[in-house]
Amino acid sequence: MTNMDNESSLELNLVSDTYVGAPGKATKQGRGWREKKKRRNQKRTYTGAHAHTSPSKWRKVEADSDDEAPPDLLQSNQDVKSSVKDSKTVQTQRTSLPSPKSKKKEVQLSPSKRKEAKLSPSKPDSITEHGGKFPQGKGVISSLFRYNPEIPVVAQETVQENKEEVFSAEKFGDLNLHPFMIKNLEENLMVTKTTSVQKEAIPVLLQGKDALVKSQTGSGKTLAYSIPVVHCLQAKKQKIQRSDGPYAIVLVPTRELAIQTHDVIQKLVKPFCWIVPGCIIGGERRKAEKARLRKGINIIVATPGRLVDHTQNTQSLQLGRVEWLILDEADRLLDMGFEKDIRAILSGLNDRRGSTDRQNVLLSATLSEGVERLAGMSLNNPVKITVTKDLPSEKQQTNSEEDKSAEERFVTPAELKQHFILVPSKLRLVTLAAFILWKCKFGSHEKMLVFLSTQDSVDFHHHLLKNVLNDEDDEAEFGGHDITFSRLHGNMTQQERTEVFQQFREARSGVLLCTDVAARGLHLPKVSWILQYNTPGSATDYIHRAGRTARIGRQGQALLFLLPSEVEFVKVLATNNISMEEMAMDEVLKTLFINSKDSDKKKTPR
Ligand SMILES: Nc1ncnc2c1ncn2[C@@H]1O[C@H](COP(=O)(O)OP(=O)(O)OP(=O)(O)O)[C@@H](O)[C@H]1O
Repeated sequence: MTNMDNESSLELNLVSDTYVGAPGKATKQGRGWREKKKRRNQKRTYTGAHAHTSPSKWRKVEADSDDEAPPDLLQSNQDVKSSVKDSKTVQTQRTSLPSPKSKKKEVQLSPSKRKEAKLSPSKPDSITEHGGKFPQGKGVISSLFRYNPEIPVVAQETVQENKEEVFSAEKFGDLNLHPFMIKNLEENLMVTKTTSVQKEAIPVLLQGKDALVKSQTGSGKTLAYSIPVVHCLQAKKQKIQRSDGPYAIVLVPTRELAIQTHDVIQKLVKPFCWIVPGCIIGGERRKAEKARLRKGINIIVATPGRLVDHTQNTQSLQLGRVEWLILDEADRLLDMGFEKDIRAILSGLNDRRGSTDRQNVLLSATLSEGVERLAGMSLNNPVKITVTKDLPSEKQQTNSEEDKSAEERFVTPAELKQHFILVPSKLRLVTLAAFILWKCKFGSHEKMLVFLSTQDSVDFHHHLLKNVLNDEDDEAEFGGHDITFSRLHGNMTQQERTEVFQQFREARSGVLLCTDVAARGLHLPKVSWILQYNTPGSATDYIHRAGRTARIGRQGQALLFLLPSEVEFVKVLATNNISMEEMAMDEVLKTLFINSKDSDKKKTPR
């Protein structure tokens, strides 16, 4: 199911990814459907719509699909393409009437058929609003727009949101750090003012205490622990040697986060070039990692599984000097089943040095029950650090039970605008396509992350959207520019993953389709939209996904796709203090009726 190299596999993926339950239905309906489809294709040929715009590759998909896929699926696949095209055709009518050629297209959407389409039960004329005149006549309406379930009206509740101030008034210069550290922060990392969590955490860690740190996504937690680590290591009376091996271990749940964290630490040690950081992650060649460990790494940034592997099989890795253990994205480390590996690392460290002779830090934007357990296992009398706005400051560093509620609160960045959209399953794909066209092709060229539930789904949507939305013929006719689509999931080679991650990090625009492998910790600058095409498993997952935008005080927006049957999830989020506005599906679909060459942006919903 992961092989997406040819078009027939595209069909195959459609079958299993989109409508898992369909095959049975297909067998029953099989022949009747083929007949119907034949008639439908004939109709389309008469209208001339596809003859005008369908590229040959799409026709091939249609042809393949006749033999392979169940009816609903084929229709869905075909309809995405045809609805995008039909809608563009509508635009052509507006701009080129009354040429004979366009007259042929005019029969695409007759008013009577449009009524049937029920694109919006409340606004039956919404197509006309954007499509211009539609002369009377025969027409074919994509069945996508017919017989969809009513979209429930969602009563908007008032939600008491928790907010954290991102920045504090304090500067790094006020924190008693080495002058070279401050200069480096200002000149190379371009940071002067501390964030609230940095202001709280850095002094605590410089005092040698353990800490449990919770603060919102994109609030600078990486520097909050890595500055004290580097500061303490550079301050050692006896200058540390590379050959000493690790003094600090940072454990993170994903390889991309390890690479990103390693990059930050590498910048931090620039003035202290005798301190050597290194990245140990799965997917890299073990031999090369062994060689680097043999040479010596003072700050190891690692994923737990691979580090355990080296502790057992790489003799040169000695843990006797480890003074720091950092568990970043602690709850995710547990979710991903790393508890056993973390226990193994902890017991390895305790055997060599005892548990009190080491500073331990646990960090996350959300803390779960499991994290409490992990904290009990790894932290000694920790200071709990939260920076939620409405807490009195004296309560922000405490070990008391009262503070528990503060730790458990969900906080989203103040600059994050959150939306949900209710879309029936038949219209999900076309709505996604319309949204991407709107934001990335015809509107401003935004940078967007789309979260999907499985690796196969990422592959499928990547293949489909890349081909359908970047059609050269369409671009010549309707304008717009190529959208760069990339994909990221755990079943890609490490080399591919790293390349995609680095490229997307640098990119100014584009769409990254990904699984939750990109949900935690990653800082991808300039991302302005986060789409969640499938409901996240929990409010926690929602927060981390949405937190890939609106970072460090910047603006960002998140959109959650929900089926009408999933509308209760809005309430679940509301009970977790997450407030969202509804975005109307019609508003997104209208994008398909706007021709970029008109640059009629006023009509594009904002
Ligand atoms: N004091 C600061 N001033 C300006 N930018 C900062 C500051 N501290 C960190 N940053 C930048 O903010 C971005 C986000 O930081 P970071 O990735 O550490 O956030 P985080 O809190 O770990 O987020 P998440 O919970 O999603 O992992 C980084 O690009 C970092 O360089």
